[in-house]
Amino acid sequence: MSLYCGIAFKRKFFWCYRLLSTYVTKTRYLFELKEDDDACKKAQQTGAFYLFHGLAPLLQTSAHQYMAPQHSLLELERLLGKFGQNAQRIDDSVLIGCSEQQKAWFALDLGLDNSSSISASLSKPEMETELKGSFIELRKALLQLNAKDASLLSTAQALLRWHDAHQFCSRSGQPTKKNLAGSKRVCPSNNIIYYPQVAPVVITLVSDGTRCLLARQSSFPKGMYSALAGFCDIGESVEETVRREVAEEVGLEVESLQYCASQHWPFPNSSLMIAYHATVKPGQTEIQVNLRELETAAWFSHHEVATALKRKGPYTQQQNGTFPFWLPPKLAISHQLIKEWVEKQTSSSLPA
Ligand SMILES: NC(=O)C1=CN([C@@H]2O[C@H](COP(=O)(O)OP(=O)(O)OC[C@H]3O[C@@H](n4cnc5c(N)ncnc54)[C@H](O)[C@@H]3O)[C@@H](O)[C@H]2O)C=CC1
Ligand SMILES: [Mg+2]
Repeated sequence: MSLYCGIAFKRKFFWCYRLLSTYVTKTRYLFELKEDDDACKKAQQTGAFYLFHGLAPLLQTSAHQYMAPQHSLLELERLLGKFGQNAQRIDDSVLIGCSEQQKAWFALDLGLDNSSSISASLSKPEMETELKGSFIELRKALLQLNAKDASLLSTAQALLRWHDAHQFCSRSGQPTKKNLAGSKRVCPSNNIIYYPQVAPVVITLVSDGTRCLLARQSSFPKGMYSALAGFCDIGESVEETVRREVAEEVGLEVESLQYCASQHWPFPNSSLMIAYHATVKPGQTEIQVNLRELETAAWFSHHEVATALKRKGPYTQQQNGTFPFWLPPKLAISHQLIKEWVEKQTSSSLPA
């Protein structure tokens, strides 16, 4: 092999190696399963299924934590058989990811009535006894799940909910048909393709340099405050949404903004939360709360926020009838936004 060929070979080998990294292989595999029903059907044979009932995941308790059990295709077929159901119902499942070893993960809801007659709702108590677990509302269980299960079940619930709500074509009124992976639905009469919807939402932590602005909606748990949030309007950039939401909800004008992070949020529907830090001019900080959107909003000092971040639940009513000031849990992106602000303030107040 000449020197040139040797170098070329090494380069080629390097690029092959790079292309075949676990992450790339995994994403290509998932892409194939979404595009090819036969490949997806094959993946079900060796895959694992997470079960839901009426959009509530099946969970088991272990050491004060919830864990989501997986079932093989064989176990699922046996279970459906025991309840007099056709195994064809498994085709209602949706693909939600795969392991590093390319074991595909699916989610199936046994409690939703599908437009097809094979999918009648199965009795929840009987299923729970058989499966040695409980179907628990995801919102209530989320904080007691590990990060991987929380993310997987959130994706699964969002996808299952979307399929449940989009069984008919909005143009023809005909039933739509899902592909096996559940990444789309097609209307057989006009070939319109429907893809799962995600609503972009901005969440903004406003600061005046020393304090940050937190607000409450009347629907929040008692005592909890969070950053300002709002759905993007059609035609807006996310930066425009930040400026509009801050003006709309608290009557302030944003001077500068900085992107922080993003997060999928499954409640009440699927949102993509896009988080920003924003500043207002120090002299223009008078809040005018829009009471149609918020219950209240106020400025909080670094000390108040840092103390609240350390506070651990449960948040019980105090003797004077009020609830302590507390912040969204770690899992919510608003927590990350607030924590980042506290850390920045702490480091900027340290002597150089
Ligand atoms: N993960 C987190 O840390 C947090 C998440 N959130 C989420 O952010 C979302 C938006 O916050 P809000 O203050 O409620 O938004 P918002 O300030 O835009 O007000 C909600 C109103 O916007 C309208 N709206 C416009 N487009 C909508 C759409 N696609 N879906 C539903 N309503 C739409 C409706 O009239 C609704 O009543 C909420 O769903 C909430 O769950 C809110 C705070 C923290
Ligand atoms: Mg809002």
